[in-house]
Amino acid sequence: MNELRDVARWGTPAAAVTLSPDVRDLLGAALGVTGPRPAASTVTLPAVTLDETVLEDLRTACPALSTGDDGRLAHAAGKSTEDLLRLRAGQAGDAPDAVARPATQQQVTDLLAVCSRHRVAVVPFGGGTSVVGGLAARRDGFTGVLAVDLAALDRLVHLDPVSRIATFEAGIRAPRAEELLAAEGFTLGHFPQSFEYASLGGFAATRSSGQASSGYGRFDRMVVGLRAATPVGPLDTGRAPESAAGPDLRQLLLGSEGAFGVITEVTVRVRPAPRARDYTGWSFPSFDAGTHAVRALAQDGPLPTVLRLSDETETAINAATGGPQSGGCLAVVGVEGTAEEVAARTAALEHRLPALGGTPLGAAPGEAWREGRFRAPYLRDALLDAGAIAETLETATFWDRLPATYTAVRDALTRTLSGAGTPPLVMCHISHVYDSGASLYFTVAAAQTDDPVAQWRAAKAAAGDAIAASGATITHHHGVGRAHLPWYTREIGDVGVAALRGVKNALDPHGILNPGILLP
Ligand SMILES: Cc1cc2nc3c(=O)[nH]c(=O)nc-3n(C[C@H](O)[C@H](O)[C@H](O)COP(=O)(O)OP(=O)(O)OC[C@H]3O[C@@H](n4cnc5c(N)ncnc54)[C@H](O)[C@@H]3O)c2cc1C
Repeated sequence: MNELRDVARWGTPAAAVTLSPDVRDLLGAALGVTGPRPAASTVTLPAVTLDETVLEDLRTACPALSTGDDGRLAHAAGKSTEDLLRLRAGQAGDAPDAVARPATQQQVTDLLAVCSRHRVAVVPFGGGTSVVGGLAARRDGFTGVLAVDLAALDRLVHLDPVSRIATFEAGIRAPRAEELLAAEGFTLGHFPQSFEYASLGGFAATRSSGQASSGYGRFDRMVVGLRAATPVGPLDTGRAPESAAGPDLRQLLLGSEGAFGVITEVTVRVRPAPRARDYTGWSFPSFDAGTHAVRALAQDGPLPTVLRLSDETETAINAATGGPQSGGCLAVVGVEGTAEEVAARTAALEHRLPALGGTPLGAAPGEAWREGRFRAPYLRDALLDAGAIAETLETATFWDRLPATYTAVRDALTRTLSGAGTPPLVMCHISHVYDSGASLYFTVAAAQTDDPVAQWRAAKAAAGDAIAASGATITHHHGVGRAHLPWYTREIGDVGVAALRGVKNALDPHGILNPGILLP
């Protein structure tokens, strides 16, 4: 029996937030939330299925091996709302049988050899922040499941200030990587909302995109080289920034979600740490008008480092819970760099944005967003505690389809959750923009039914269908995991699945790596 307190939430209990009276009132008035639902306080883990011979072989490969309940529970799930709800209900059926914490890349290789020999499924575990069921490997056909937690592979291997590239071991958490780079005057500039816990290997394995993607790019564009351990040997990719030497094999590992190999090293390009910043808020009369403006910046510039546009509902909820009072739609525009760069780009934005329909709101909304930018997952815990469902989903599409996708997903979520007797609040923002399109990031809140997991699954499936029908991608940055698999396989088609299957068979002939994730 295990304490659930720590695993079924984000961060440590000490960092938990309490809901303000404004938010509590809103939950009751807008969503009909009536109060907390009972949560289990303990969970019983499934029995370990690996026998002593296998465990002994695993221990020889990697002495830091544990079958203890606490370790297994801590690796039983990621951090999607569904994961948290199931853990809160005392369900940890996906817990691995054992957890290995390799201290060297050789130990990872040795573990894969043992697992291939004994048919043990392997789940590479970075920061454990997956929101798509990426850590819940299929068990059937395997003697058991081993989580390979890469946290001890956390060194900065090499920093090349001339080329501005840095090689890290893949298990390093993002804050530690930034700390090591800051000491040398550099930054990676990758700040997803999961920044506090996620690892660089996880970012690469899921093609993550951070909040400052307009300025620094998405993570897969930062990667210049990757090293992975596969069951058939090491795969080293990236010996120059760009190359015409055949297809780019880095792309086989980026987004591979642990199904093709365990990424053990990541080489990324780094930038000089910004010395100045300017974050401001802007108001647009409508989401349409704001979308037109952010498209204009993405296509013709000037592009800030951070660019986010909330729709009317997100803006209103933000205002109702203490955010800036701006009718219409709030945009956050952040610029970072040297003092001269910031001054020049800010001046250019101040010139362009009013011409695009924007009204300046000053620094307060921009700074408030910056200070609170990692707070949402703590708030989600408090909402779950209070009896609400709160979850996010995302997609991306071309500019011309964006309005239709936006409407279709909102409608699907609203229809499904209202049909379950729990009319939701559906909010959306644009926070990753490109020349040709952008992502849409939806946040959904509703009262929990008696079966909140089934309730959310139905809503998420309806949203997935709407995304697919509108021609958008099932995920812009969360990845595929188990949760998006049916839509992903339809998105890439039979030939795409066969191509990935061919890669899988070549790199992982026994199929031990993350079975059921990325590929059916
Ligand atoms: C509150 C919250 C906010 C989030 N915000 C963002 C966001 O802003 N942007 C964004 O992109 N994502 C976001 N995510 C999703 C998640 O944080 C990212 O997918 C992240 O990249 C996962 O990193 P991780 O180290 O936690 O990986 P894990 O969750 O440990 O693993 C994710 C997947 O990658 C595999 N994997 C992990 N490490 C390796 C490795 N070294 N080699 C091979 N496979 C590996 C795992 O097996 C799993 O399938 C958010 C998640 C949460 C919970």
